[in-house]
Amino acid sequence: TVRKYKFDVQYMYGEPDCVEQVVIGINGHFPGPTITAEEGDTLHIILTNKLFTEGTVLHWHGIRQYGTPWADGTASISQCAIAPGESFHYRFTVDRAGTYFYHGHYGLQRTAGLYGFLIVDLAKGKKEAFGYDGEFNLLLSDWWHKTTREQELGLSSIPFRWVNEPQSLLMNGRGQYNCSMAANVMNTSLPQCKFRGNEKCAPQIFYVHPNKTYRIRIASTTSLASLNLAIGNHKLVVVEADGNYVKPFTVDDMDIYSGETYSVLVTTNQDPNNNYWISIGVRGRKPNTPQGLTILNYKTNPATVFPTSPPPITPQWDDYNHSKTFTYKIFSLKGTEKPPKYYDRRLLLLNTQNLVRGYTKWAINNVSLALPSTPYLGSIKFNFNGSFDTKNPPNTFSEDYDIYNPPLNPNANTGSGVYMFQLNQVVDVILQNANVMKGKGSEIHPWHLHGHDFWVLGYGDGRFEEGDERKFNLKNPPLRNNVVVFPYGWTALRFRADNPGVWPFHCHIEPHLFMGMGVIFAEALLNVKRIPSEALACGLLRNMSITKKHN
Ligand SMILES: O=C1O[C@H]([C@@H](O)CO)C(O)=C1O
Repeated sequence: TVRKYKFDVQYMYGEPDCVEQVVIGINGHFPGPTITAEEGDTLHIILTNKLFTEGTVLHWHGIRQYGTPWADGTASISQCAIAPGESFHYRFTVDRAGTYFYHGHYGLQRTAGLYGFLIVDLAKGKKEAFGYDGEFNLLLSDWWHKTTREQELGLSSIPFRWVNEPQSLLMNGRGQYNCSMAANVMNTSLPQCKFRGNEKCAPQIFYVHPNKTYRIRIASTTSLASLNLAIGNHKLVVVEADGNYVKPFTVDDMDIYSGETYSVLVTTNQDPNNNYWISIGVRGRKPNTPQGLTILNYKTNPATVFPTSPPPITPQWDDYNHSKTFTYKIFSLKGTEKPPKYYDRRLLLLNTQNLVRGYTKWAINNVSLALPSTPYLGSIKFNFNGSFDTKNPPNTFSEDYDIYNPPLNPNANTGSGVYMFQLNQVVDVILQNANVMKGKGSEIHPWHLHGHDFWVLGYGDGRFEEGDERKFNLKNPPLRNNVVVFPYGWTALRFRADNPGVWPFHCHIEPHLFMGMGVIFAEALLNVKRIPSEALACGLLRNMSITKKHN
């Protein structure tokens, strides 16, 4: 089936956390409409840019875009940003059931609210690996009162101005600024939030019946925050991650990094005369944002009855052992494709915070990604040398780099070089985390790969050493498109370069990507056929649409 959507991307007034602000919405909605499709469907989304004076694109996060690399929705990579007033047709197949989302992939437009759910159901007649009685969707995000224009400027200024912590955490686009729904049952200096319930910013209540099992589909599109999710008194059974089944495991709470999706099963086996808190709190950075809260309402009660006990306590922000305990429990479900036994090519990617001509940046092996104005997909395919660095970026970093201390020389360069892979090459990437530029400290970075799933082969503390490879999990590593690298740690992943196209691999913290924290992979461009000329009609390729010679 072809499912057609018209998406008008526009600025609108909104009040995500009850404070009126300018948000980016779609067809008058924030968050954008939920797309639901069935495995094997073709989605046809006609995006019209109604932002007045800036370009836009939409990325379909977790959809691999086999055969349609021009529809990945990455500005300067897979396509030209869509000019104001213009429309772009995204046509692609959703080949695998799962929980996905879409979001802006240009500047900080995701931070400004450009996102929504994309749910792909199994084809009719197919059964899930687990049973449930009902399902609901939980889209997690963080929210700033400083406009994204100002955030972009601050990140691009000398002196550098960091975006700082968000004002609010949002669930399905709704949050509580400077107040707590649980003020009367917990120790907090925040005032009690007052909702009549019909406000646009009022928390969305989740209605359940006792003794049923619900599937909660979760996606985190946060700009910055790593989150911990818990439901008072209830266990969470994790069954899906990034569109792949995982070996089910049960937890009291879970960490969710930006870019990740999960399905969890919740059984409503608690006292039906109570309601329960659903809570999210900040992890991995010293929080300055109140817990986000809403209510799980057993329909045996009025929804207006607040839980009588305090909400779950978010683990201490720097309790990384708690995070690791959760992450290390994720394995693939039996029957999931296994990784190839050997790799053809290995990249060791060190992330560092640097200065580039005085500007604060993130760099990978000392190169901070600066996107060219002509999209890579066209410039590589048609050999438009001169629109990006043709010199190969470094495969590794210095043997004697001390990951525990700030760099002796904090200077790095910007670059737009590309890692080129042959079709079906098996690529290993070892992400190596290190100290930030100033003081002592290392931050969490959630990495996201476009166009592929990868197997997460292992994690470790400290510096990756040759022997660590022997500990790789080749038996049941989870298949994902996101993975976290813990402070001062490393993460190893493997994928097959089986998707002709150009694919970014980057930190999903949006300001970090903006500061250059990513790399570009290109695969078998000779096999890319029939790029719609509207995808590439800008920069050095602007005449493409006239000649159309390439098809
Ligand atoms: O990229 C970042 O910059 C700040 C800080 O390191 C410099 O102000 C921060 O916390 C980041 O994650």
